[in-house]
Amino acid sequence: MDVLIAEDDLTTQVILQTLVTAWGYRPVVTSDGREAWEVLQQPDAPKLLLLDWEMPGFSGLELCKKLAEQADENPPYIILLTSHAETDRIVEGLASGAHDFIGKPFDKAELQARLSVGRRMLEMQRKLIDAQQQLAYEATHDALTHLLNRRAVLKALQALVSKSMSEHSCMSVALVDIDHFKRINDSYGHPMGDEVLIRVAETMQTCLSADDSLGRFGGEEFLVAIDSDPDGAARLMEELRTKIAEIPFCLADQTVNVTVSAGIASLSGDDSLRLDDLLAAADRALYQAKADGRNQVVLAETDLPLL
Ligand SMILES: Nc1nc2c(ncn2[C@@H]2O[C@H](COP(=O)(O)OP(=O)(O)OP(=O)(O)O)[C@@H](O)[C@H]2O)c(=O)[nH]1
Repeated sequence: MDVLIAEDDLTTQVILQTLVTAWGYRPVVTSDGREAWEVLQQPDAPKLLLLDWEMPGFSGLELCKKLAEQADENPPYIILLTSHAETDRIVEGLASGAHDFIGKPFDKAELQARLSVGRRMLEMQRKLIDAQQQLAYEATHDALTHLLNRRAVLKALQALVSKSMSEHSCMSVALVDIDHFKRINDSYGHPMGDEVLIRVAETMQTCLSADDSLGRFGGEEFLVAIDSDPDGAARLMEELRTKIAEIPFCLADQTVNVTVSAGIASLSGDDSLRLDDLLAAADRALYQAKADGRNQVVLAETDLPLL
């Protein structure tokens, strides 16, 4: 683990550097507060900090305050070093964002122990952040296809509708459904059906741009929020439909031919439309695509009910 040493006294600096190296840390040494601040702005900056209170540039206390203002979700662990370790100073340091304090001249064993506490706290903080990120991912993604789940893709769709209204631009939504998916399950088994869902999701993803959002809307149905007018959305969905129909899905030594049907509804920036109405229009277009023989894209009629 990297340890930032910010210390202007050369002798103390060398002692600290030698000690932390002997204890298995990688020292990053700076001689004033401003240099330390610059190091701390780097993407992989050290998280365990030994800051001298009295330094040119920024003092250790000023650095604590500046770091607290940054409100980093993974903040560094700060140990302040000072030759004036009176209670009111300790209180001021801790109140400014320091986590620990050590008086100079320091006891080596005590410093090593305090660094160990810092390392443990940082490891705990990392685990907590990782767990939070994992939970956030699971709450917004479908476990099978790893696409956005229904709630998350609807949120993305709502955001695109709001953007379209505020910018008076066009947007579209497509509902894409795998044709005769029940037959695939019945003929090849449920695990193969799952594999088809994953492959269709992957293929769809390759056709879309970063401005579009793709999610699993239900069993074998997907929703695409498309930052484009009806013509652009229809071209995109046609490309996607053709790609899926043309690629033979080779799964477990078997070739499965898969096709999809899609229904598209669009919003021109001047419409004032409820999300439910837009989705209902896309669903009607999808129903039409199924009724007309499947493996096709249908654009909804534009006479959508207004608010
Ligand atoms: N393998 C697998 N099957 C699923 C999953 N979710 C839903 N299904 C199946 O998807 C099938 C959907 O069948 P239907 O709604 O009848 O539609 P379809 O057979 O695709 O027919 P059309 O949509 O009319 O072309 C059902 O058999 C569901 O059990 C899943 O996560 N994995």
